[in-house]
Amino acid sequence: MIYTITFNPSLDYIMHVDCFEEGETNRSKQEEIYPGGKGFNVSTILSRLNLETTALGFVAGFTGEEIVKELKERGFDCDLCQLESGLSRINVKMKGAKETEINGSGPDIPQEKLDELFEKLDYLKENDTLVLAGSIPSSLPDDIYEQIMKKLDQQGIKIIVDATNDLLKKVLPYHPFLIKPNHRELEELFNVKIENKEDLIHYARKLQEQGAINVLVSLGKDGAILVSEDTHVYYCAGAKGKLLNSVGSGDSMVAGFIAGYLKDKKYDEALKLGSACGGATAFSEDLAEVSMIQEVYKQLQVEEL
Ligand SMILES: Nc1ncnc2c1ncn2[C@@H]1O[C@H](COP(=O)(O)OP(=O)(O)OP(=O)(O)O)[C@@H](O)[C@H]1O
Ligand SMILES: O=P(O)(O)OC[C@@]1(O)O[C@H](CO)[C@@H](O)[C@@H]1O
Repeated sequence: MIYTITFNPSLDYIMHVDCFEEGETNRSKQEEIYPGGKGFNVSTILSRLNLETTALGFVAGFTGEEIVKELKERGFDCDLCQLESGLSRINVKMKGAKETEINGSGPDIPQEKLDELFEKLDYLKENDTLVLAGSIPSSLPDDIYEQIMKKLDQQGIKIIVDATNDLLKKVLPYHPFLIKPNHRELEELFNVKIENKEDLIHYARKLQEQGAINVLVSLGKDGAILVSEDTHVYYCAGAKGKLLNSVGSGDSMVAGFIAGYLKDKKYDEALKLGSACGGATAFSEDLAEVSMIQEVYKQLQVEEL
C-alpha cells in the first residue's frame, strides 16, 4: 500500500488574470476550483496509474467538507482526521503572463488530533511506501516529518519526502528513500546559485551524504536529474508541449517515480514515468489523466550522465 500524508490540504482556486497589478482591483476572466495539497495530488495520480493508495491528513470546516467530497469522486481510499475548528485553506493560483500563488497557512492541529494520525501510522507494515509532502500548518513543530520517520524507523517502509527547508533537512538522518527538491529549493537548501548540471549533481550528492538515498531534482521544462543510491546519475529532458498548468507537476512526478520504481525497481524507468507524469500535468488544466501521461511518456528518453 502507498500511503500519503497531507498535513495542510487546500482547495486550489485558480484565477485567470491576464495582467496582475499589485495594489489595483484585478479581475479574473475564468475560475476553477480543485482539491489540492501535495499528498492528495500524489494519491490522485497513483490511483490513475492503478496503484492502491490511502490518503491520510487533516481537514476542517466547509472547505474541508468540499475537499472530502471531491476526493471521494476520485475513488481512492481516504482516512482523514476531522478537525473540530478552523478551515482547510483556500490557495489562490493566479494564471496569466506569469503564475502567482498565495498559499494559506492552514488550521491549527491540536495534540489529540496529531495523536490520532500517529495511531493510524501503526497500520503501516514492511514494504509499504509513505509519502510526506507539502507544508505544515504553523501550529506544528518543524520536526513533525522527522518525528514520523523516527516512529517508522527500521520497519522496512520506504519514505518519500517532498518538503522544503528545515522540514526536509531534519529527515535526512533517517534516510528517506527519495527526496525531490526543485532547482530553486536545492539552491535555498545550500544558499547558493546553481547554474549548471555539474553543480546540480554536486549539491544533490551532498544531500545523499547527509542521508537521502535517492535525490531527484526537478527542473520544470528543463527536465529532471536523478542521483540514485547506486551513485548513477540519470537525466531526462522535459517533454515538448504547451504549458497549461504548473500546479502539481512535482507531485505528479513523485507519483510517477514511485509507480515506475515499483514495476521492477529500475531507476531509469522511475525517472521516465515520473517525468511523463510531471510533464503530462504541466500540459493539462488539472492533474494529468492517463492518456496524456502515455502520450508524454512516448516522447521521453533517459540518459546516464
Ligand atoms: N513546462 C514543462 N514542460 C515539460 N515538462 C515539465 C514542464 N513542467 C514540469 N515538467 C515535468 O514535471 C517535473 C516536475 O516539475 P517541476 O520541476 O515544475 O516541479 P515542482 O517545482 O515541484 O512543481 P510544483 O511545486 O508546481 O508541483 C519536471 O522535472 C518535468 O519533468
Ligand atoms: O503550501 P504547500 O503545502 O507547500 O503547497 C500546497 C500546494 O501549492 O501544493 C500543491 C501543488 O504541488 C497544490 O495543490 C497546493 O495548493
